[in-house]
Amino acid sequence: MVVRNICCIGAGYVGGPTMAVIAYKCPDIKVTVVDVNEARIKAWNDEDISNIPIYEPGLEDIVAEARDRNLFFSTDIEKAIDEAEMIFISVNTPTKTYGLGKGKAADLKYIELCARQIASVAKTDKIVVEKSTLPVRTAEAIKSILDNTGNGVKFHILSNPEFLAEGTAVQDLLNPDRVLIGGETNEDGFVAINALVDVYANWVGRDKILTTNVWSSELSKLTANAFLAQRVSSINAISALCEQTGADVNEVSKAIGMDSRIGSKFLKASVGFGGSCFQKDILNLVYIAKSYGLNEVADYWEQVIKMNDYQKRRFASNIVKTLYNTVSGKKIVFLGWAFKKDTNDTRESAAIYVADDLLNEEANIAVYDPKVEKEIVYRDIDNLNTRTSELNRKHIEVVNDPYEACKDAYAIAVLTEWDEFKTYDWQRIYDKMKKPAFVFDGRNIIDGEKLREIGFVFRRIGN
Ligand SMILES: NC(=O)C1=CN([C@@H]2O[C@H](COP(=O)(O)OP(=O)(O)OC[C@H]3O[C@@H](n4cnc5c(N)ncnc54)[C@H](O)[C@@H]3O)[C@@H](O)[C@H]2O)C=CC1
Ligand SMILES: O=C(O)[C@H]1O[C@H](OP(=O)(O)OP(=O)(O)OC[C@H]2O[C@@H](n3ccc(=O)[nH]c3=O)[C@H](O)[C@@H]2O)[C@H](O)[C@@H](O)[C@@H]1O
Repeated sequence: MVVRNICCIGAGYVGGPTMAVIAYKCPDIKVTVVDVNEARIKAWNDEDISNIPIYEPGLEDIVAEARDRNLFFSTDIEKAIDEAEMIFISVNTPTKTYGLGKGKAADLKYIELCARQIASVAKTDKIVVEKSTLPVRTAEAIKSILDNTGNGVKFHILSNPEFLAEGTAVQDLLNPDRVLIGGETNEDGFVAINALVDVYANWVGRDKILTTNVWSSELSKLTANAFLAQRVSSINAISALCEQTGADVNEVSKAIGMDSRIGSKFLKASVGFGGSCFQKDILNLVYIAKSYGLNEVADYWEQVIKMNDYQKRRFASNIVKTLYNTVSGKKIVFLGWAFKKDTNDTRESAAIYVADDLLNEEANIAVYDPKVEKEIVYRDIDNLNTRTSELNRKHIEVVNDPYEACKDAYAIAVLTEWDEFKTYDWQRIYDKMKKPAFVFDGRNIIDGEKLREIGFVFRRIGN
């Protein structure tokens, strides 16, 4: 079967870039990305390409080339479903905030809505592809909804989890380590799997396209994120020990990373991992393990989250302790709010939690991030519901000029590893600050020796 028309439900961080690359690489396939969020679709269609809603290096060029050629963004979900042979579901699957599994299980209400909408609209056979990250065995639920509420047409469910990382999404999509496709192990299943394999084979080597059964594919996605996050928590645990013993976590990372069995990637100690997925997916894994009575398995993975929470709290409390046990009324500058560099995404960013702890200590915070808008900072901190929105606005200012931000500040905390922070005129910053002037590098990117020579009191993770 040759696919000529694809629809993707969900025009977010995954749906947008993923479909843009498919359209870019497969000019013969019409790709329509739909979303209920009108503002988001409007932004994807903005004539000024720099206004597309997601910042990712290289994405503007890809969208500019494919948009209105074979890539379309629309709010007409029914039409797109009706016309497509293959439908990707790429909607959000956040942690449940209510009811059974609250705080752990994935909330699948958006997935269910999509399945019901596909079932009600479809008049021809469809291949439905799970692109969202889902608990293992979700395909079963989707199939049940489709088969029981549909118009008698055939649905084939595939699992095709996405492994892109934000900030490098375009490169990850153009040159993936692997593409994973899970499907039913019967003749119809193989036809559906091959249809999707052929789409990716337009630019990905077939040796990198891995096909498995649906459950392995679903579980591999949660497992990959759990393993990646576990590495960060492992090195962050060691960073705390380094700070007590005179060992340097950068040296330890390098030393262990050169062991080819361990490998050097994902061993950067930090203020803690953020992003919309690591925590959500591990909590989901923990919930699934518990639901099968595998309590030891659940406890093992839960520790990754606990260590991450500890690392964020530890960073904030180190600031307070170093500033003579009080930050009340003191201005502290946050360099960075995004959860990592090269993205405007702030979901679960460590900066939010560090800010919350410091606000509890009555600090005043000035935030500078090159890509994050003011209202997003306030939304993030308000969402914690720790204090009123008025109080948050009173104690946090969001600024456009990092040098201005540092005027009369007692301390600077580096929360995101934006490259530009390394190139600042630190002497100029020092001259504007209260003395002693403190820098807390939560990302280990600043040249500490240079800063100490200028006169800063410099602290970093794991040293
Ligand atoms: N953000 C990332 O880097 C990665 C995310 N994932 C997974 O991909 C999925 C999507 O994540 P993001 O793109 O980050 O989420 P997102 O929140 O940026 O985008 C999801 C979009 O789906 C739309 N939506 C929700 N329900 C809808 C419905 N019934 N009909 C039409 N549109 C609907 C929302 O309006 C939103 O624009 C999640 O399961 C996530 O775990 C997987 C790999 C990477
Ligand atoms: O499912 C997802 O959403 C995605 O989650 C992660 O991607 P992402 O969260 O975008 O970014 P990462 O590069 O993994 O970084 C996650 C967090 O860990 C932190 N990190 C990463 C690496 C490291 O060595 N140290 C460290 O603190 C980052 O700063 C960031 O806060 C995975 O890397 C992707 O493969 C996956 O598709």
